[in-house]
Amino acid sequence: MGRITLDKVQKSFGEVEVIPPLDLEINEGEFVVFVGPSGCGKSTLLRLIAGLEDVSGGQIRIDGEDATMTPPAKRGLAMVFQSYALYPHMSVRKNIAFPLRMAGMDQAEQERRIDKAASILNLSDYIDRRPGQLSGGQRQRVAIGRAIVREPAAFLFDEPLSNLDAALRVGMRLEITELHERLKTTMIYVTHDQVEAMTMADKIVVLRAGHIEQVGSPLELYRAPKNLFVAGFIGSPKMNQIDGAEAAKHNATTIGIRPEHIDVSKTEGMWKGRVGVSEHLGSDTFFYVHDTGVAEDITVRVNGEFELHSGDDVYLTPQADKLHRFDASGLRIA
Ligand SMILES: Nc1ncnc2c1ncn2[C@@H]1O[C@H](COP(=O)(O)OP(=O)(O)OP(=O)(O)O)[C@@H](O)[C@H]1O
Repeated sequence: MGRITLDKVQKSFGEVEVIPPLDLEINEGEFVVFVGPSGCGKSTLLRLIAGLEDVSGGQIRIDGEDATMTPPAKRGLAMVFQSYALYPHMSVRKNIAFPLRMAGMDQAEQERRIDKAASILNLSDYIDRRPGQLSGGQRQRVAIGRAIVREPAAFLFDEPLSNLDAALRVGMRLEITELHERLKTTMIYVTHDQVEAMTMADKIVVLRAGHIEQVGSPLELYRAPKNLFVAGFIGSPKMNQIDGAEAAKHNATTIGIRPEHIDVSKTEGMWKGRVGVSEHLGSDTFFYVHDTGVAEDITVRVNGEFELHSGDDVYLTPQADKLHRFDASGLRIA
């Protein structure tokens, strides 16, 4: 249950094609994350799968069955939005029960499913409260509870955590990952957040202008980005990209080196530069190094104990086995 196949799925709004024909296979039980810049079509793709938008072409199959024209409620999928979409005048219990009541499920089965969802999500203590009496994180759990009770073939999440503050996001991120481990149900998750994508996904789909740039596990994308776009998009801070003579030494048009793969010394190294701004995160520090002669600015990530000050001379040496090479069209050279 929960295998979803997109076969040349295409979407236009009027004259504007936002998703050119696209193929994607989502396997049973997989946690798939859609990432990409704003406006690249992440939400549209999710809404096409949910049936909230009609496709302009192609086919969507759920567990092998053609679901392209199936209405949303009949697809067996449950969507969780960032806005929660809870009914303010109803208790948590009634909110969670809502889809089951709509489906005409018998009372005993409703109760069984609600109690199970409330216990999985630690909502039992709040079950008689109204949404207005809950925190943001608790409201999001109610929204997820409403999805769980439907026992869907797949959960579809559209930036579910973007309304929460940083600490709560981390907590809910873990809860959703645990939920996935427990239920082993297919999950498709749209996010802007690098960390969410890297930590939650079995498989990340990187989109640009409705095209899939690369599909792979978080570490595959990190270690072997297929092109400069993915190289720049996955990883934070961004991979340094260096063109010109320095790249030519490696028989490449562009070389890439991640900030954490550059050795930093006060006395010797390959590129000499001058420290500009630094950002101290405690465990790590990011330094932005100018005047290296190879690129305008090079970002390095070092252990938080390492001390350097703005204006200091510094020597940088990229770790040779961590260099990425790209050709003139931006494609990775093996
Ligand atoms: N109902 C609509 N009518 C016309 N254009 C739309 C409609 N919905 C989305 N679009 C356009 O389709 C493109 C993709 O939008 P979508 O919301 O899927 O992007 P996204 O990647 O989810 O963006 P964000 O990360 O900013 O939420 C955008 O250019 C958007 O303006």
